[in-house]
This record gives sequence, C-alpha cells and structure tokens, in this order.
Amino acid sequence: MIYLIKHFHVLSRHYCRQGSTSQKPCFKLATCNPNTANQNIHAYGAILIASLSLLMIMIYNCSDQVLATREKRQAKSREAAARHAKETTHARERWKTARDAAKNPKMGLTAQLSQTFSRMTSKKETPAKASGKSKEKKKGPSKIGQAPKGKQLHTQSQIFKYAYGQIEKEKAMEQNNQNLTFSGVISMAQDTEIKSRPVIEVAFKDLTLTLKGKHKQILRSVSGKIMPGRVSAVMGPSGAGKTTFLSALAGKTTGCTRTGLILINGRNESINTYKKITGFVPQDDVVHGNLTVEENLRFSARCRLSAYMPKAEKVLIIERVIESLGLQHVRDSLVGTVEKRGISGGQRKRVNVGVEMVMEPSLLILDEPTTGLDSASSQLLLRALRREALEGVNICMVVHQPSYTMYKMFDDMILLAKGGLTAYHGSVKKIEEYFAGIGIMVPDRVNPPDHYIDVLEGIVKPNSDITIEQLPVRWMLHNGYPVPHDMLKLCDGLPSSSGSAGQGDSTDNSFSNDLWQDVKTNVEIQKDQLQDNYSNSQDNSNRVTPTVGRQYRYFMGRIGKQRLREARLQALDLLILLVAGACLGTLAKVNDETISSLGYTYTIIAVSLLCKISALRSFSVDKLQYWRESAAGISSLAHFMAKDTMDHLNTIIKPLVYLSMFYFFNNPRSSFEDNYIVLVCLVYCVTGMAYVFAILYSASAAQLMSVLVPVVLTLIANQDRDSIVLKYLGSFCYPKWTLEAFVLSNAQRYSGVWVVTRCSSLSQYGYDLSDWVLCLIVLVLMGVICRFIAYFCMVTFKKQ
Ligand SMILES: Nc1ncnc2c1ncn2[C@@H]1O[C@H](COP(=O)(O)OP(=O)(O)OP(=O)(O)O)[C@@H](O)[C@H]1O
Repeated sequence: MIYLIKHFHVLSRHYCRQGSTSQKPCFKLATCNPNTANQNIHAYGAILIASLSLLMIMIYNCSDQVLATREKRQAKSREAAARHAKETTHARERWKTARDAAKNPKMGLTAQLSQTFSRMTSKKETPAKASGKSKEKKKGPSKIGQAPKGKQLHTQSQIFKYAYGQIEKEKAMEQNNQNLTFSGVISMAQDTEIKSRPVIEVAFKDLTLTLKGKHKQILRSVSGKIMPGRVSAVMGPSGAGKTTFLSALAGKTTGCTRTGLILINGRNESINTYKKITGFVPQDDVVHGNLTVEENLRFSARCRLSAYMPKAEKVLIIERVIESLGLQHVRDSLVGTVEKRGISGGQRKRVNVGVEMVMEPSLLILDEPTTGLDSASSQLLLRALRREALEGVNICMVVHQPSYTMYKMFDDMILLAKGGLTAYHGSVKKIEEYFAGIGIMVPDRVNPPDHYIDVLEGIVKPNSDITIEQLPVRWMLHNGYPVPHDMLKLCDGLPSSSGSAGQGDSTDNSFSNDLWQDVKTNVEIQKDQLQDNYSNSQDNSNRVTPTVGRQYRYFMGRIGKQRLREARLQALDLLILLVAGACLGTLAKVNDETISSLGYTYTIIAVSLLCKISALRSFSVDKLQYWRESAAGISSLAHFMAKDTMDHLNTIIKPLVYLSMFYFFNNPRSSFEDNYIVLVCLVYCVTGMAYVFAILYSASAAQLMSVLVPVVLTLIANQDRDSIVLKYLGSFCYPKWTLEAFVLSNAQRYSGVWVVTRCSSLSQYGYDLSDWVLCLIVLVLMGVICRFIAYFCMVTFKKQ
C-alpha cells in the first residue's frame, strides 16, 4: 500500500513538473498535461482503493478463521490424547486382572472370560495399536499419567497425554471409592496421590460491620469458624447479610466500620495477605465473553498458579476443572456477551467458578454459585467443590434453596437471621437436633433448610414459644457468647424494641447536618478505598506467581485473540477513517495563502474523534473483569502495558489508512512521510487521552467526552492569537501542536517566489519553521503523560 501511495505521488509530481513553471501542485494548474496525468493518477487511485477494500473484506471475513483453524488442530491432538489415555487405562485394567488371575488360579476362568470380552469390544483397533499393545503386554502397561522419566514434556500431545492419563487414573480411583460416600471420602482423603494444599482456617469472633454514615449494623456479633477440608453453606433470608459476611471474610468490605476479630490460622492477620491462594467467586458472572471457556480458565491458571509449576501440571489442573465442571463439550465455545450469544447461563456460571478453581485456592468463597442452575448442574458443581475440599480447601458459599441431596452434601451451615445475626453455625448433621431442642421441628416432607429460612423470614411461625427475634439470642446463649446490651431483654422473652432507631431520631436532623454527614461519609469511603488499593500488605501465601513480564506475555496473547475476534469492528473503524479521509481530502481545498491549514484542522478533529472513540473500547469494555483480576492479584501494569502495546498497531495503521485517501484527494505540498509522522504522533496522543476517559467515566460519558474534547480544544487552539490567555491555554491543547506540525511540513516545501507567501503566513500564525520536531515531541509527551494519568486512575479508582 505504501508503495502504491508513494508511486502515485511521485508520478503526479513528475507529470506536474513536465508542463509547470510554478511549484504549485499539478491539479491546480492548466499547464500540466491533464489528460495523461489524470488517467494514470485515477488508475493508481482505483488500484489503491481496490486493494484497501480487498484487505478490509479479508479482515472482515477471515479473522475468525485463523483462530478456529488453530483451535481445531488443538482439539484433534487433545482428542487423540484422551483416546490414548482411555486405551491405556483399559489395557492396564486387563493386565491387572491377568496378573491377579495368575496369582490366584481359582480366578483364572473369570479373568480369561473378561479378557476375551475386552478384546471383542475393541474390534476397531488398528494393527498399529494392536502391535503397540502386544509390547505393552510384555512389559505391562506404561504408567499412565506420569511424565516419561528423564524427559521433559514439551510437545502439546505429550502434555495432553500426561493430563488425560492422570485424569483417567483419578476417575478410576473415584469410582473405586464409591462416588464419594462417607467411606469413599475417608479412603480418598487417606490416598497419598491426592496432594493437599496449604490450609487456611478462618475464625471470626464477635464480627460486626456498621455502615459508615448511616450507623446501621449489617452484620452483628457473628462468631465461629470455617475450616479447611469442609464445605460451609451460608443461608438466610434475603437481605440478612450473606454477601456482606462473605465480603468480610474475603477482606473486601468498604464503607463499613469493622469491629471484632478475624483470625487466619489462629493469627490476627489480614486475609489479603493470603490473596494469592484465596478464590472469590462473585455473584455476577464476570468472565470474558469474547474468549472461549478454555481460554478463560487457561489465562487465570497461567497468571495465578505458581510460576515454578511445569506447564504439564497447569494443563492437568485446567483439564481436571473442565472435566469436573462438565464443560468438556463447550470448552472451545465462546462464553458470549449480551450482544453475541455464547454458552448457556448455567455453563457461564460454572466458568465463573472454574476461573477460581484453576488457581488451586486454599480458601474458596462463592457468592450464590448455584443460583440459576438446575438441580443436576448444582449437584455437579457441588461434587466438584467437594473434590476440592478433599485437597484441604476451605470452601464457604452462599446458597439459596438447596435440594435435600445438596443440603446433605454440605459439612457446615451458617444460618443468618435478619439484621446480620447468627441463628445457627455448625455441622449440618446437628442442625435438626439443635432446632428440635428449641422447639422448631421440621414438618414431614419439608426440606429442612427451606423450613428454617421460612421461619427466619417470618413466613412460618415456629410451633414453640420462641419468637424470630429470640433465635439469634438463643444461639448466643447456647454457645456462651456475650449477648449485646440492647438484646438482653430478648433473653427474658420480652418483645424486641427499636431502641437504637429511636436514639438515631433524637439527633439533629437538619438538612445541613445531613449533608455534612453524607459528604464526610463519602470522603471516608473514598479514603478507605484508596487505602485498600494502595495497601501493600505482605504476602503470607508462599506462592510466587509469574513476574510482570511473563504476565504481560500472557496478556498479549489474550488481547491478541480478543482483537482478532473483534476484527470486524476494527475493519469498520478503518473503513470509516477511509471515508473520512476521502471526504475531507475532497472538501478541503489546498490553499497556499493559509498553507492548507483548513484541511488539516478538519483532519485533526476527524482523526482524533474517530481514534479516541475506538480507543475507548480498550479500557471501558472489560472494567469489571479487570477489577476482578486485579483483586485476585493479577498485575495491573501488565494489563495496561499489553493493551497499550496492542493499540500501537492501530497507531501505525490508522494514519496510513486515513492518509491514503486524504493525501490522494487533497494532494498537499508536504510529503506523505511528513504527514504520516505527524498523524502517528496525533493518534498516539489522543489514544492516551481516550484511556483516561475510559477509565474515569462510564462508557456513555466517555464517548461524549471523546466527541466534545477534540472540537473544544481545536476551537481554543485556533482562537485569537493576540490574547495572551488563549495563547497560553492553546499551548496545552494538542490540536495547536498538530496543526503547527502539519503547516510546517507543508511550508518546508515552498520555494522560489512562494517563500514570500510562506513567510507572511507563518508570521501571521506565529509559527517557526524549525519547530516541527518540537511539535512532534510535545504530542508524544502529551500521550505519555496521559498514559501515566490513565494508569494512575486505573489503580486508584478500581473497585473491590
Ligand atoms: N454498601 C452498602 N450500603 C448500603 N447498604 C448496604 C451496603 N452493603 C450492604 N447493605 C445492606 O445490608 C443488608 C445485607 O445485604 P447483603 O447483600 O449482604 O444481603 P444478602 O443476604 O446477601 O441478600 P440477598 O440474598 O438478597 O442477596 C441489606 O439490607 C443491604 O441493603
């Protein structure tokens, strides 16, 4: 394309010089040989437009194909590995049976029969496989799922073979252990093959959270502990404070004053010091819609697992999670977004959980992971979590209306009553006994958790003397916990009073006082948030995650894929730029008196507006995902740098696309290269500005700013140059420096008598010919400063 543009321009100048005595562009002169020149120029123009259009059509239609082909190849290698693992497991079983038969002659007949039967079922085997198996029989089957001794697993097929072999082995073991019945669980827990993770026990004592400003307690005197290797369910009526409780456990509460203690492994430490081994699954499915299921999981595993873990181990973990969450069939499907349908809602929910499971957490906190899932999917998920618990993971999750089977799969239950008080916290096995002891019996054919929630909601009246308000007090007395002062009267069976609310009413409720309190609270909340974002707590997790450089590489891979998938959008951006270049190039006539400044003013507005709006997408589309990843300890710097690096591609291409049209139709005096350099600096600068808008504002506000700012700044930059204030203001506006650079690159090409015109025009603008480089430096500097501001805002204003 560059060759075509250059060639076209050289040609046009050549024809121009043939008949021209003046240095003015040929299109303006009658002395040029118009017929020949125009014919050739139009031919080149047509070729240029055709080649650009072809390129864009190719991008538009084939971008998805590249990734799809790659995925297909990977899927083939994976399927082959899975097949091989199954065959090897089969062979191993047969070999074992044969060995047992040899040891025990009485069993010989049975073993022979089973061998014959196995052979009959594997009729389809190829001779090659059969010969392989005969070798296997001589030596006994190779140890599946184990890395070949002395060899590193390098190729993808080796890694997949290892991963699937291991999974098959685990499956066989699970089956032997009777689908996780009690005895099965015990024997699996004793199995040395299951590796245990570092343990995190979280104990909380008199935990109380009070909303700042409102002085409202949303969690009150909660005591107890959640333990490693156990699955705890948090239940309670709507608004009881379940999410608040989980946030407190995960160290994510902002805008609240916390009293009471949270002890990690018996020590008074912040849970944030264990961030690298804590998984938090939010209520909403915050996953990347334009990545496949596997890509979402792989990225999380790569960035959050130990940097020293071999690749094969990481693949094994991912495969295990995919298998246990039942996502095999959709592993290569895009998760999907609101606009583009992807996997089902239930599957997306499982991916949301899987993203945390693949980082091998020691503490896994889940906010309503089963909401919206059918009973079978919920059970599948819970079984996957139970398997995690076997490795020593401490799992705590909010659930709504679990089925009886699910309810029985929990180890512990935390029942919260309205007001954030505890009604029960302990083993699921003892809950019915406890409630029966206080006269709350579960009616026949009613699921116990449903009955307790109905009682706590006030839908069902307990068939004893106890009131709903007394349930938390009963629990405190049962465990010997201190009862808060204002609840003491409930111990005697007195009805509850709203004493604390009355106290609140007695305070000065004037408007100014309220306003002042609100402002104070908001400032405090912001301060808390900033402190949280900048608190550099020590790391007790004992896990070294990949360095910023390595994470940057992972981000580059991920963003590259995402960009390829949205290449149609990019192609559309380029097409709009192409049209803008053609329109403005035609409309803006070259004028030597003004050194073509009008056409360049249009160019500055159009290019900065279009490039800003498209650059907004880099940071405004996946803000929630960023907040989640950053809270999980993934590097913000790597994230920012990778996105910026990817955008450099646009910084190089977009000016080229715009100029290919603008330069062709406008044909200014300056060279294509000079124009291109100025436009590259402009795009670099405005891209940085777009980052700031995207990070600071919501999507719609950021778009508005991106439209408004180029227009306003261009107006300021072109205001009366006699005014010192405007001149001073103008030097902070990027359009001023861009316009100057464009005009100077044109002015440098004036010669002969035209120098006089140039001098008068330049002195009128207040430009100096030697300032061209300075203008470019200022533009780049502005771009760099904007990036610093954007990064600062990104890490400062992120939400937990
Ligand atoms: N930051 C906050 N500002 C104001 N109120 C809050 C805040 N956080 C929690 N609350 C209040 O605390 C109470 C408990 O909220 P929470 O979200 O924990 O309830 P929940 O039990 O998870 O409810 P649900 O089951 O409906 O999701 C609610 O009344 C809520 O309005």
